[in-house]
Amino acid sequence: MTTISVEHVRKSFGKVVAVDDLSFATPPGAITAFLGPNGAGKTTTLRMILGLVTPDTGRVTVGGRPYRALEQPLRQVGAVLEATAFHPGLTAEAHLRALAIAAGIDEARVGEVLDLTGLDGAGGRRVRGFSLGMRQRLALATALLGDPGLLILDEPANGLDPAGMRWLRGFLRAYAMDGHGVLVSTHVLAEVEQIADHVVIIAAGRLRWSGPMPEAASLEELYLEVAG
Ligand SMILES: Nc1ncnc2c1ncn2[C@@H]1O[C@H](COP(=O)(O)OP(=O)(O)OP(=O)(O)O)[C@@H](O)[C@H]1O
Repeated sequence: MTTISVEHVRKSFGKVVAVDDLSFATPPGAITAFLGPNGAGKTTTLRMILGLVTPDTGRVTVGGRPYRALEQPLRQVGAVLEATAFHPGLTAEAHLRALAIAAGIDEARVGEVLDLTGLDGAGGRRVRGFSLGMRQRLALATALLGDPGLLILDEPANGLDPAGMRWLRGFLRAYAMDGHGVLVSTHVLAEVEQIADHVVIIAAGRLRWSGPMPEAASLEELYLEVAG
C-alpha cells in the first residue's frame, strides 16, 4: 500500500492553528501535488505524515499505519524535506553508504541510487562542493535508498536547472507508473500542471480542494479561486 491518509487532523503551536480538521488521501500509483499559500500548513502536514510532529487530534497513516509504527520506514517512505543537511566533508557515496549500513540496506543500492539520480559521476566528490541542484539530487538519492513505495518531496524543483526539472518530471512519472505513490509540495503551479495526476489544496490549515488534476480550467485559476 502506497497511500497516505490524513483524517480530521488538527495541530496548533501555542495560539497558532497550523492545521485545522484536515482530511485527504493520496491515490496509489499517482503523483499528488500538495499546494497552498505560505503558512498554509503544508510542511506541518508533511512532518506529521513522517512522524516528526504529533497531531493534537486526528490520525495520519501511511499504508494504513502511523509512520512511527512502520517496521521498515525507509523501505516504505522516502522523504526529501526542505534544507536537508549533509555532512560537507563526506563524499556523496560515503554519505549514502553510511545511511545504507545504518538502515540494513545492501550497499550495492548506493551505486543504483547515484545512477538513478544522475549523480553517478559525482559519487566520489565531497558534498561541500555540490551545487544546490546536486544537493537536491543527493537528497532524492537518499530518499530512494530503501526503494520505498512512497516518496514525499518538499519543493523538489528548487535549485534544479531546466534540464534538471525535465529529468525530475520524467523520473517521478516513471516512478508513479511503477505503482509508487508520490506527494509533492510546491509553489510552482506550471510544474505541477505538467506532472501531477491529483491535487490537494489547503489554506489556513484547512482543505480547500482535492481531486484529479483539472483538465479544462487552468490550475492557477482554480488555485487562486479556492486558496488565493
Ligand atoms: N514549530 C513551530 N512553532 C510555531 N509555529 C509554527 C511551527 N511550525 C509551523 N508553525 C506555524 O504554523 C503555520 C503553518 O506553517 P507551515 O510551515 O506548515 O506552512 P507551509 O504551508 O509549509 O508554508 P510555506 O509555503 O511558507 O513553507 C504558520 O503560521 C507557521 O508559522
